[in-house]
Formats: sequence, C-alpha cells, structure tokens
Amino acid sequence: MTELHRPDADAETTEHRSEGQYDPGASSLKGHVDPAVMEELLSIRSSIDNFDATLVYLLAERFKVTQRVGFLKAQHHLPPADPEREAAQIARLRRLAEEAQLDPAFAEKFLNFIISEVIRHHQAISEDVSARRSGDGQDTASDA
Ligand SMILES: C=C(O[C@@H]1C=C(C(=O)O)C=C[C@H]1O)C(=O)O
Repeated sequence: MTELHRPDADAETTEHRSEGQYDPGASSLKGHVDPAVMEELLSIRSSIDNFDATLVYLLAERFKVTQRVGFLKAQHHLPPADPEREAAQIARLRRLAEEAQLDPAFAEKFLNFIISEVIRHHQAISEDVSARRSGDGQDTASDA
C-alpha cells in the first residue's frame, strides 16, 4: 500500500520520531511521577487526544463552509467581513458558554480568533477572484 502520509518513513526510528508520528505517551514527567499516577494521567490524556482530534475535524469542516461563503461574497462583490453577523454570533456564543460553564470571555476570544482568520481567507479569495476578472477583461460589478 502506498504511504500517502509518511513521505519520510525510511528515516524514522522508534528513538527518533518525526513530527508525523504521534506518541501518546510523550511526557516531560516520565521518571518523575509515581507509575500509577502516570497511568491515570495517560488514561485521561487519551480523552484529551480524542477531543483535540474532534476539534481539528470540526474546524476543518467550518473552514470548508466559510470558504464557500468567501467565494459567494467575492462573486457578488460583497465585503469579506459582516460585523453585525459577528456581533450576533458572539452574543449567542457567550450565552451558550455561560450555560455550558465555559468562560464566556474565552468563548468570545476563540470565536474572534477563528473569524479573523476566515476574514483573511475571504480577503485572499476576493483578491484572487478580482485578479482573474481583470485577467479576463471582466472587471465589472455587473453580477453584484
Ligand atoms: C462566514 C462569514 O464571513 C465572516 C466570517 C464569519 C464567521 O467565521 O462566522 C462571520 C461573519 C463574517 O465576518 C459570513 O459572512 O457568514
């Protein structure tokens, strides 16, 4: 079978892992903690690993759909950011965070962080679409 995700597999050894190979037991605490405590810690960490993986998949899906919004906006000459929508999202997420006993300030900061990255992507898409239009000699707002 072709190893699509391990281009440098030959160079890897157990002692010298590449960044691509995850070691769930990696810890700076090894040798400094009671083995039973370490075992419990690793068991809890396996759930953290599952949560982190889920977050990555969720974020990837979110960015896929926001990319569609970016293309739609660029095609129709709409601005990348929508501050009123953002304010409504933030107010809602703060409420949800409170219900879930998550720090609302953290929820707001996290959403703002993601949204600012989305807006950066939308700006790039918009510039790309504009450049293609100028290249085609179609830089008009007729489809707005
Ligand atoms: C995705 C959009 O574009 C921007 C990004 C948002 C987001 O990531 O949720 C929300 C509003 C916009 O500033 C949108 O307008 O829906």
